[in-house]
Amino acid sequence: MTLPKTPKTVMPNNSQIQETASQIRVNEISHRYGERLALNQLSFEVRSSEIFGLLGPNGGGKTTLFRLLSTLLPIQSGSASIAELDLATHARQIRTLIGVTFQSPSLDGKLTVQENLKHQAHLYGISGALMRERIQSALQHLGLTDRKHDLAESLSGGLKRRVEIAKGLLHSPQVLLLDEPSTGLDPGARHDLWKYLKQLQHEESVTILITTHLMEEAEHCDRLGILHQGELVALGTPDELRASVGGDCLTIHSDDLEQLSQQISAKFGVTPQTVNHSLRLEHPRGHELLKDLIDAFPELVTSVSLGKPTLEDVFIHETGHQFWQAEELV
Ligand SMILES: Nc1ncnc2c1ncn2[C@@H]1O[C@H](COP(=O)(O)OP(=O)(O)OP(=O)(O)O)[C@@H](O)[C@H]1O
Repeated sequence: MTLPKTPKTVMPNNSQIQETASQIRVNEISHRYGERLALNQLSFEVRSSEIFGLLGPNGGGKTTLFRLLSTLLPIQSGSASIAELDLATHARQIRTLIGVTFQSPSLDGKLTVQENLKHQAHLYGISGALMRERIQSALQHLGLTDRKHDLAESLSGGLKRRVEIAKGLLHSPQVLLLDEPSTGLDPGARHDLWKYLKQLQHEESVTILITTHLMEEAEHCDRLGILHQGELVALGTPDELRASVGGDCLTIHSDDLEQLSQQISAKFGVTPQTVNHSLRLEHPRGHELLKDLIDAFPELVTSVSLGKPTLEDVFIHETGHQFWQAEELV
């Protein structure tokens, strides 16, 4: 029997220990495609009005989890709920509460932007003045007003993405699920999207779950779950996750990594990780160790870089792989 996996959670400080209702609960969810285990006993909660990010390399299992939560895949093992409604028994009700933007395109290219939005509104039973108001608001917030009469097929990838997001917002969902929302958006459009998401969070108390493989996007989230090969390996705010790394990060290059690694272990009692043709060390006083390394092994060390931990470092710390390397492993 395998025990449920518990992600490493950084302890919250006192200001964070408060009663906050959870809008999304995932409890020991596993999912298989035939022999392949895509999700392995995942558990986490997303609090009300929180922006929660699932960060992971491609193939980590984000889309599978997303498809489960958006009621497109049946739950095989474990349980999950949205707004206290069980996904296994209340899928129909849950669909009215959630807005979903998938990675795969869903626009009708032969219809205009506005027509695409109208059809979406009708699917949710929205019409008349309310529909016009919602469409106008979505167009405005996503910078699409000038393009509303253009055919969807004539839009750039980034603009199509924005229309997809607008579709997901028309019925004023309580919970928004966005799968890789920034894919295809230029930096300006990304900035505007995030401004809008924060506005939805603060002014309309919308709970937002996004999946992303972009570190800079993950930085905008209130909390993050790091997903690697179907397992949640860490959970916390971006600051908490970075603080969990334990000091500065040193990346050391050498023509003979193996020998240098052995010598560092013997002399300093620390074992470097070998990551992408370099050695990696975490140390509370990195600047001192950097100097000591160069003094001790002038022939072996070709370069050393020192930095405060980033989310990429958190990923390496937890998995032993760089983010893009993990994508190649899938
Ligand atoms: N329909 C499917 N049949 C078989 N295997 C699948 C299927 N969908 C996903 N997988 C496998 O399950 C694992 C998780 O895939 P998933 O798409 O959930 O990851 P992801 O993190 O969302 O990646 P991406 O961003 O590339 O979609 C991968 O190993 C993938 O190959």
